[in-house]
Amino acid sequence: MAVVGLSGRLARCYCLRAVRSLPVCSSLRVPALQLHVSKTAMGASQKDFESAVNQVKLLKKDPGNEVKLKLYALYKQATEGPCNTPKPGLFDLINKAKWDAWNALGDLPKETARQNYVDLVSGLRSSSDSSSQVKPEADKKQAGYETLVITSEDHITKIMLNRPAKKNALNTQMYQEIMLALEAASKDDSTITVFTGSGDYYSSGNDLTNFTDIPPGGVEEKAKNGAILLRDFVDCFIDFPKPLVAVVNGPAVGISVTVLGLFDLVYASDRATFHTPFSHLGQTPEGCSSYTFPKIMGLAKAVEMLIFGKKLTAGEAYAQGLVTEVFPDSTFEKEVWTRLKAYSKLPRNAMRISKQIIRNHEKEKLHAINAEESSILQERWLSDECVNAVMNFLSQKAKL
Ligand SMILES: CCCCCCCCCC/C=C/CC(=O)SCCNC(=O)CCNC(=O)[C@H](O)C(C)(C)COP(=O)(O)OP(=O)(O)OC[C@H]1O[C@@H](n2cnc3c(N)ncnc32)[C@H](O)[C@@H]1OP(=O)(O)O
Repeated sequence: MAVVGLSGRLARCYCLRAVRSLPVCSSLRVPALQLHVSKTAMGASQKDFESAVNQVKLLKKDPGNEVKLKLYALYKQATEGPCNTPKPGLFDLINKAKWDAWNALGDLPKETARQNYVDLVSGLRSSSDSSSQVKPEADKKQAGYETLVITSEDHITKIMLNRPAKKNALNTQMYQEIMLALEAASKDDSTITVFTGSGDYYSSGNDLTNFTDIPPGGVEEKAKNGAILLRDFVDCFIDFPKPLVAVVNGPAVGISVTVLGLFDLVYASDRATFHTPFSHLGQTPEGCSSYTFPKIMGLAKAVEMLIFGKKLTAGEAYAQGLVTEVFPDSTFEKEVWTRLKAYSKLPRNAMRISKQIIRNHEKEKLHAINAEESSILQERWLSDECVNAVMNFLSQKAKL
């Protein structure tokens, strides 16, 4: 690969467009955990649990004795298992209340107790945060994001890509914000998480101006950082613990299509299209699509999309298993949200654990595939083929 000879031209191309304690009453205080066990297949990890134990100490509002007893009981069950101490005497009121609460959990498995503890703390945190912020009830939009609009309602966290004037192309800020949003959604009290786009597009994929703005380390450093960003971004989808839904409101291109293979439901308007023009751009598949697409639609159809860049209609994507269901555009939003609101009322833990059972077998493999795809792209981005394609788009000579 003629990296050295290319550098000057790459730099020119890439610069074509400048971018841009529980105040728990002491008798109920929960001791700090010393254990360090790795993530289990079921429910919250030990790390999530330890973090929840710490968060309890930081609650701004006293949650009341009933909740404190629940926390105590779940903590004991999660760390020691079923109640194993003699029942305190009748007049030892506090210790008897604690014992009763623990004993009432019976044979509840440790993992479930740990998960319930984490969920309870997460609920306490959000209600304590929202009451201390005194936000108007109608204002459900989360602050702090510039490229996304995030709302939480009806146990659904909705992440809306919000650069409609750029067809929701993913610039580096949007990649970063999506990672933060997924991290937050994985811990909030929603049952499902939904992605959608604002305006007429779902997303036009990677923002090609990401190829501009070369750092002092040159294009090689740019490509290296791009590969790290891509790998981290896709890893967040591989690891996302709750049901993840795509509401594909319009055309989808590139990486916004490939990661759909990592979603649990894909609902599409009949106006949506699915396009992965990697060869046209001198690039190669990402988002684990080199593995998920052949698995979902069979090798022949995956090759048509990923190598030859065949654009699928929503109906074709449905026939090939990439899309769960297609809705007429005129009733799309209404039908989809009615469906999702009903799903969001299903028990949170059951859905989360089912997802883990379904997806866990492949996680390690997907991480390895993601790493490989990202490292191949790191080289591709320095190739003549890719540079010319990006240059053509940026100089407005070519569109898809
Ligand atoms: C060294 C590299 C480091 C990079 C780090 C990246 C890390 C992750 C990379 C992951 C890789 C992913 C691969 C992909 O996603 S491949 C797909 C890339 N997408 C495209 O090629 C789409 C390009 N866009 C188009 O062809 C057309 O815009 C369109 C989507 C067909 C729509 O055409 P239409 O005529 O309807 O609309 P406009 O072209 O007028 O668009 C309106 C404005 O939006 C801007 N736009 C649209 N899409 C993109 C895009 N992907 N990147 C940048 N800008 C985009 C378009 O330029 C218009 O802007 P303007 O109004 O200012 O002119």
